[in-house]
Amino acid sequence: MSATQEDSPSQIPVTVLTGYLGAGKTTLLNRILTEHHGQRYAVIVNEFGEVGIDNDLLVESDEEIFEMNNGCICCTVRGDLIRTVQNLMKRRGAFDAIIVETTGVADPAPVAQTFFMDDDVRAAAKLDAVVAVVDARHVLQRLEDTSEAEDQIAFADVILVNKIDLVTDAELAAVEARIRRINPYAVLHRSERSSVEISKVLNRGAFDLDRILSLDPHFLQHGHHDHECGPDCDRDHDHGHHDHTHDHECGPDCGHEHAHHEDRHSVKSISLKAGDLDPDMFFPWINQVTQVQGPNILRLKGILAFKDDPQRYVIQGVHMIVEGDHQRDWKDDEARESRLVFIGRDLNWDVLRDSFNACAAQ
Ligand SMILES: Nc1nc2c(ncn2[C@@H]2O[C@H](COP(=O)(O)OP(=O)(O)OP(=O)(O)O)[C@@H](O)[C@H]2O)c(=O)[nH]1
Repeated sequence: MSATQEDSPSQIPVTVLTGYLGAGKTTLLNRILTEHHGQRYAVIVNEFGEVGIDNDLLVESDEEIFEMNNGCICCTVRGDLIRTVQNLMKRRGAFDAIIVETTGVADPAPVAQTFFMDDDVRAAAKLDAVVAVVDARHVLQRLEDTSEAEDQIAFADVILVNKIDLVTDAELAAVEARIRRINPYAVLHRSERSSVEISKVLNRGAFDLDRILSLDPHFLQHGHHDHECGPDCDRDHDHGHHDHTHDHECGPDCGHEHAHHEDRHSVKSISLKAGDLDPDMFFPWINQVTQVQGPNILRLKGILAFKDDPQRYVIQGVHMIVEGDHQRDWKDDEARESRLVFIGRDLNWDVLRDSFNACAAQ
């Protein structure tokens, strides 16, 4: 069966925000949430990694944030996405638009497809645009070693070529030429710290179903992007990021495009937790870890409590580039807990965990 999206002025525009791990999606979202644009957004955030950190990295704002952390939005939590959108629809008038931030390893196609395939959602919401944030410094490397980065670019209507401060003009030209080869149709904007006029990314009316159908002729077929696999399905069902097996119901003719997910299976996340940390132990440790294991660290992020420090410290990194800063005071009703997530390949988890624990304040 196929379906098309009817145009109706009452449909709420939905922006799907995509982009590989650490590209600058949350930075963009924070801009949207802090800028005075007169619009009210409902934001749906899906993150990769067990310890919810992304929500803590979002600025405090009046907008409503819905976290979806029980799996990857493009695989296991599409039902949650439909339910969340349906619940939002019951409160129409409370907001003007919806933004869905996907995990850095999500395939945007099934997320976008949700807005066409579910009848209730389709009647109430309209996909406005798929916006991809691209890390100009690391994207060429990502295009070599993952399939997701390419899917995200191919699928986008608007592409933010971000982190231009970290590349030379020649490197930037090479990145843009590569993006253009993958997707000649998207509107490209350059940005530093995802700084772009909000009107260039939201309310674009840019989603082009015809173009998506030419990329993916089965886009509007039910189940095409669902992972209901059969006994012959040779897909590795360990998603890695949760270290558990998902409950897929596979059919004998499982013929889904598993290539979208190959990369994800080799990408794992580790979540570390501790109480107060000793900064004199932690900083040399994290410097050493990122210098030695940086090539394999796709992303790190953490909220840290340092001994005798009244403020929360946020640390973030992509490969060897790490930055950190105080965020705000710990609240009285908040447990002082340090949480750190690494997402990467071939990381020695036991060593990481033990050496992190050794940074605990005495
Ligand atoms: N130098 C530089 N750093 C940037 C820029 N944009 C974002 N960053 C930093 O890159 C890191 C990742 O940014 P985020 O906005 O959290 O990236 P993300 O895409 O939301 O990351 P995930 O949700 O983990 O996939 C943070 O430390 C940002 O401060 C930029 O233009 N230049």
